[in-house]
Amino acid sequence: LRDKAHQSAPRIPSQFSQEERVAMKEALKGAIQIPTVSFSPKELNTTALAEFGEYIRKVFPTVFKTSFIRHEVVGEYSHLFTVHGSDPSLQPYMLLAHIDVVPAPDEGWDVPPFSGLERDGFIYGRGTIDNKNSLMGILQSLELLLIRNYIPRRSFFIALGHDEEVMGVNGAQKISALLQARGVQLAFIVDEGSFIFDGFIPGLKNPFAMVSVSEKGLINLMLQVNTTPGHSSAPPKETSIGILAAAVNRLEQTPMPNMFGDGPTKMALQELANEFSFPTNLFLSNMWLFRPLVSRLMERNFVTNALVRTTTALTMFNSGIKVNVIPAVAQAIVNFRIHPAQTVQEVLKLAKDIVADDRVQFHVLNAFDPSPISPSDDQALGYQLLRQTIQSVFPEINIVVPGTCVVSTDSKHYLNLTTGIYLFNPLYLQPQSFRTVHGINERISVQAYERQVKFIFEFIQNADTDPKPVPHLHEL
Ligand SMILES: CCCCCCCC/C=C\CCCCCCCC(=O)N[C@@H](CCCCN)C(=O)O
Ligand SMILES: [Zn+2]
Ligand SMILES: [Zn+2]
Repeated sequence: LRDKAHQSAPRIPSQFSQEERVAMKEALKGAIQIPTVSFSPKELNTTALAEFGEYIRKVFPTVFKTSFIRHEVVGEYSHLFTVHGSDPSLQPYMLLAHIDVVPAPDEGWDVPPFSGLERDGFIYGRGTIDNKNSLMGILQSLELLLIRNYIPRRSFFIALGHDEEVMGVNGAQKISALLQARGVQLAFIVDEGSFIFDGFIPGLKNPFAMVSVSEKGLINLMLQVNTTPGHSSAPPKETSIGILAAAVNRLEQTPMPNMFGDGPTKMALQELANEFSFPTNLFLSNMWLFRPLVSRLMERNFVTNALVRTTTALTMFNSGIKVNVIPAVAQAIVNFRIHPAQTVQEVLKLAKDIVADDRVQFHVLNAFDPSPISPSDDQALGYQLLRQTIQSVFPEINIVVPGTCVVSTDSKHYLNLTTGIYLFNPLYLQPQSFRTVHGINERISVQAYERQVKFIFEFIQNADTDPKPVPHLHEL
């Protein structure tokens, strides 16, 4: 890629009029106002999902009427756009985003979560970071490009899933099957899942962009204990609740092994070494000697801890029907996020050994192995295009590193179509904003959203050319 001449298609500048800037933020607010909430795989707000389909037709009319764009509805509420490029020799790529959001009860919010209200330069609401910003940003950028008579050279797909928050079985999984049946193979995919991280790593002075090249796996495991029910006035020595509580306590108190090794996290830390002061910079630059120490340091902070091991989170616990009845059944859900160096089967075996009690039944509700590590070398088209676009749109960011995504995304359903899956949302994320995702007062600044649109607008054009060679850290 480095040595090829860059094809120089006329470049459309990423500058937007005042009128366009107002229209783009109003379009995002309108999207937030449609409560496309997923409660469970069988409980989706289908009225809102249908309304959302109408909404995007209304606000992005050029996308829907352009002759070289094919639009299809898949699985009733998901959307697939095929944007035909002029050069069929270039392998297509795909941009992903999701329509659905997690529930948001009104309590605690400064403004109602589905109001899309603007306060002090921020648009508030469920989905402003996860993930209507990406969805609206992709369609908005394409609309603006088309209005400027853009014709892509490289074909691309846009896949908008409607049930990502509840596993993506009817959305992403069906789109993936459809594309596979058509024989589509993709150069790469870009989805949500990673950011420009700011303030997450103690001792790191500057923000850095992390493009995740692997996604942790997951297991939702139900533990169940059945005992004989009875009167609480003469209780047995152990109850279903007591047995289960002890089991989940053992899981919580026994962390899965630290798997810090040679993967993307080590590469990222080495590239970040010079951003730390002494002695951390020394430890990170000499991993051959200090790896055991670095792996222990990573465990100290709950975010960096999530990067070095399979995490164990107790998320649900149910039992009991009345104050004076010993319950027959107790159930708990444990949510594991599997480190890329482990598998579902290995984690289940470890969990069984930790619980070490045959009275506790294991039921796997759903599970995914971690995704394979996508390439991030000089020849990795998707990674290098992201890197190039980050350096253009966020020139203040000096470092782009490959990483591991600790959350689960729809991209896991597309492993059959590509070996290059890259997770990056072109936004700054601070720990306080991370807490708003699935939490309260989720919000995006108008300026950040405009930058997101600019990023995608440039990215789509960059994908028509060979990426510019990017200097490595030591060359900067
Ligand atoms: C070195 C810095 C590392 C920083 C790590 C910070 C962690 C924050 C990373 C991303 C947070 C924002 C994530 C936005 C996307 C969220 C995707 C999501 O919610 N996925 C769900 C899917 C559920 C699937 C069905 N159960 C999830 O993971 O639970
Ligand atoms: Zn999401
Ligand atoms: Zn989410």
